[in-house]
Amino acid sequence: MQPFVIAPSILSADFARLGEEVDNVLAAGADFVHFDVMDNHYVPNLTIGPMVCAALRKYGVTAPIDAHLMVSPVDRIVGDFIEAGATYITFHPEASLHVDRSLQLIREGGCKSGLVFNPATPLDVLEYVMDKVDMILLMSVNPGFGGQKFIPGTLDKLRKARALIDASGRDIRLEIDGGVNVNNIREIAAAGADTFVAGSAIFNAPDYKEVIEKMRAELALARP
Ligand SMILES: O=C(CO)[C@H](O)[C@H](O)COP(=O)(O)O
Ligand SMILES: [Fe+2]
Repeated sequence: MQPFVIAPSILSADFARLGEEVDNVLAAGADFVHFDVMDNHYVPNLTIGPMVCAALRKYGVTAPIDAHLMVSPVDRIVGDFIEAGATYITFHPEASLHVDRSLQLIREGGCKSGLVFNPATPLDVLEYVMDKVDMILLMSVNPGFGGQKFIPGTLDKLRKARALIDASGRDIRLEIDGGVNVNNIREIAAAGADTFVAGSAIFNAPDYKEVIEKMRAELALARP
């Protein structure tokens, strides 16, 4: 299993001070920057795009940027995120007409690729593209908004995804996104996740370092 990674979702950051917020959360011990891209079409909300990703790189952010695309269509924006300096580019299979091609585009651009599964979306498609994904992201809320409650049924789905990854013998990250906090992160890790997105739990806290340290302490208990 891969080392644990904490990926704060900047969806809950103060957008007016985004560079500073990203600096602060990385200084507080975060590993990745989770970058939620919403198009008011695939999901009922509108956020940030490749220009903001490029601006963060220009500002000096060197940490991996984990671009979670909640957009449809997918392919036409993938190239822009490659250019903008994204590290991971993940998308929802139902948002792409040609899932295999979208995954190829991401890897051909030198980025790591991933598929995102909504709470009620089955994992079936993975059977055909396991060799083309670097990350599997399970949504533990319905996509579109931060600050929602973790859907408990996701724990079983995590166990299924973990079994698929282990059986494949491949180096694939298993990421969880939605409603992750200090109180549930240990259970989520025990179910097989190794990469944890947390937006409101980190950015709504007065001390980012304290929350991230508490999360790491819980993770250490999940995998002693
Ligand atoms: O993809 C997302 C929503 O679609 C966000 O990454 C997610 O909701 C994180 O926010 P929180 O930790 O507050 O649930
Ligand atoms: Fe996300």
